[in-house]
Amino acid sequence: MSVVDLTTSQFRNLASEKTLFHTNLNFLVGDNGSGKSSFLEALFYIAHGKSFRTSNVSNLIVNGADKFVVSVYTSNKTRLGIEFSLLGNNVIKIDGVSQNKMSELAKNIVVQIVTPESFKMFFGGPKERRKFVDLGMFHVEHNFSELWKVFSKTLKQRNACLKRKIVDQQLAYWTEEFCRLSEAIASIRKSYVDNLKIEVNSWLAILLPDVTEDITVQYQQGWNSKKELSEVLAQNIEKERERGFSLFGAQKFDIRFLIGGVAIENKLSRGQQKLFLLALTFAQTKLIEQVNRVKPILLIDDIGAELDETSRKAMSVALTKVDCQTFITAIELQALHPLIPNNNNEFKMFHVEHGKISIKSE
Ligand SMILES: Nc1ncnc2c1ncn2[C@@H]1O[C@H](COP(=O)(O)OP(=O)(O)OP(=O)(O)O)[C@@H](O)[C@H]1O
Repeated sequence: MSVVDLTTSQFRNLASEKTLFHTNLNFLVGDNGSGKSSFLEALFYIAHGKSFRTSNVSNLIVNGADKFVVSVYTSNKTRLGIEFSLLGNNVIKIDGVSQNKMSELAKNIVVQIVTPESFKMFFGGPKERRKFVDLGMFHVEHNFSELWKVFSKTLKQRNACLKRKIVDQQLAYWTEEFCRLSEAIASIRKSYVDNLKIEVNSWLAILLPDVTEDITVQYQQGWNSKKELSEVLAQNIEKERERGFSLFGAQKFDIRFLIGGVAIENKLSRGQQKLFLLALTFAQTKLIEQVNRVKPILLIDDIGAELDETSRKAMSVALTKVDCQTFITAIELQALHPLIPNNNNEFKMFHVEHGKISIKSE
């Protein structure tokens, strides 16, 4: 699946014009502040209903206006659109028909992004890693989103009981449900991470061929894996009542990346970490593609940051193999060498200036 065209209105600094994209490879080159990331932001927004940079979506509305619109036409001959207004709601449309849920749009378009800030995945708390895995889970394990919805409600109920600080039948009921759902989620997450682990190694062979030490993805399910969750909760009930929320369970999962047994962030250079992140993203793209009728679209912001020419060469091999629509931004053309194919039909090169996107002529 690819995006044939994108139209935005009152979205950050972007001009309200229709842009026609290449089905495979699109490069966007422009100075700082020209609007490259805003284009990626618009594509990300239509697939996720949120920004990859700000939790306050109102910031995406052009200064002085009260709403924005983003619309794409896909190679599956479907028009997808979102209008967001200052009133705080999304009006979601598929082929002009209003939809109640963002998840309806997400069935038609899958977008993954790598930015210079994606390093948070290694350095930061578990939030980014959880988001990454659950994006894959949503698209690969089709019963996951329903399970997750029921689990989230159960977690809320259990937390409300813990906040009341009373050990009663209600808490016992929600704890039993919570354990059952946590175990079910942990088990499908584990099998997803196992598959990710296998897939990522084939991408690492292309992107980090010189790293010979064993690289593993370690799955932490959210409680001691040698024990039943019910046992862990029984042992920690006083602590949980004191804190007023659930301290263990499927909501607390994490994944860690180790190289030769050492955390990746302590061993690999920043450039190598970026390549590792790309390997993970390509691996997830392939897993999503295997089960989903919608092929993921890849957004890669500021490719030049930290990647030397050899790394970019490895990346260009990986891009050919991943074979999905890709948008890559750079401040200078030079940073895209040697990613640009020799054949002009295999890509589109855009110049971005003051929010306007045009085909780069030279
Ligand atoms: N709500 C808004 N209304 C109008 N302009 C905005 C809004 N939000 C941000 N901008 C401006 O849009 C411009 C484009 O920002 P964007 O992040 O897309 O640039 P960029 O080309 O990716 O730059 P860089 O290479 O520095 O990352 C910036 O000058 C920014 O100040």
